[in-house]
Amino acid sequence: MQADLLITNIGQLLTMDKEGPVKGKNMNDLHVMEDAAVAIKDGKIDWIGLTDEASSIQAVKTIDAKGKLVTPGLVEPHTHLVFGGSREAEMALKQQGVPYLEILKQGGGILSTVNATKQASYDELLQKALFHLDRMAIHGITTVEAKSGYGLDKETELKQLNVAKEANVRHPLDIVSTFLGAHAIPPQYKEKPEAFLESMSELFAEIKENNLAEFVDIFTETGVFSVEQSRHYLQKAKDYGFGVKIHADEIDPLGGTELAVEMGAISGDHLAVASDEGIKRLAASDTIGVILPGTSFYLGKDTYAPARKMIDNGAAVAISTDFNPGSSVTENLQLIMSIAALKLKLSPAEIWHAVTVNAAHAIGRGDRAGAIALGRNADVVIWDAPNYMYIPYHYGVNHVNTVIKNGTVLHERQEIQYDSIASF
Ligand SMILES: N=CN[C@@H](CCC(=O)O)C(=O)O
Ligand SMILES: [Zn+2]
Repeated sequence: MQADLLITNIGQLLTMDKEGPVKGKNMNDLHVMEDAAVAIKDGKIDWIGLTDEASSIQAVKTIDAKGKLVTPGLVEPHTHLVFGGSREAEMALKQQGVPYLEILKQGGGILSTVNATKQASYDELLQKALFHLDRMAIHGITTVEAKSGYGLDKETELKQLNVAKEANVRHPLDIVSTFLGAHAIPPQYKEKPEAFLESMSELFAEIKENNLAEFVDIFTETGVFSVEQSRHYLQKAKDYGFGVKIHADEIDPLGGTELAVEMGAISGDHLAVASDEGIKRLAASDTIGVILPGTSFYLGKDTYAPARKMIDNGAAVAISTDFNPGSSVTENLQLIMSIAALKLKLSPAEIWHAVTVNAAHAIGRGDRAGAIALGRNADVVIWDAPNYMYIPYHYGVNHVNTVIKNGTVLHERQEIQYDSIASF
């Protein structure tokens, strides 16, 4: 048998090759292969077996994993990838206790990034997005969802979506695009949120025709859009053939979780203050709860999403960085895996489901990403870790040894050059 790339001596291999989304207690049921090997040909997974069985495989390149952990590339199901500027000055306001929604009300927060994004050229936005994608890649992410939402006018929203489309062509990572024109109410529409939603919905036809987004999202929150406004807007999006997502129940419990289920949303995101009724409905539905614990951490909150309760009730849960310039400024999904362990009380097995198979299903990529399976794109990460429990345990650093995207080595950890015997 011939292969382009053969990985041998894998200490633990997580294939995550399950019919997804994986719900409830099945999220804690992890299949771990030991002493495994994986062969890749033409960018696809061609063979999975034991290292002892791999000796007959002729490979162009062989990587000896030396007992390390190997998993599918991480799937990042919720980012605000394309934006101008940064908001470090807001950190002092947050330290003084000014609430996130108050900063927004005063024209800061999302609205300050809107101004910076309007001012940025297409090329500046593209370069910045590619930079953040590089960072995600070196942290083991191989598929990323990217939202617009820092334009809030037709021209700038389209600029963001076009940047995401070009970034998908230029960058090795796969990008799944979401239109979040309904992210905040711009000042000129302050008293007319419905008219603003109407103007954003006028973009649906063009976005569809030019394949600029697969999903439409809305921020359902106090001072932003109500449940009723969100229902109406998302129904229109569905009529145009978009899948829908909701930033739901992040700060105030408005019933956004229930709305996500009612609308048949592919995901309800945040859900930090989801009600018990919302959790029950989520568990009984096909909607995936995309939990963003980095946001609670970064906004200095004591409340974290009831992800434990969601899984105990039978829901499918994914986790994400929510990478954005205001409420969660990190591209490091491994850090979020640690926060999920410490604050959401998820087990390592649940966390791995949440960043692979379930995250892929939350962005409509359950058939392509988030698993190491025969015939699939070979998106694989070799970790400087002896087992799958190690990544959430050793927090705040990058454990990636090697990232393979579509069968090609995209990134390898660089060793510092000195007279070294360092080894994991
Ligand atoms: N909550 C709404 N939107 C983003 C934050 C965006 C920002 O603060 O720039 C979120 O998911 O947290
Ligand atoms: Zn978000």
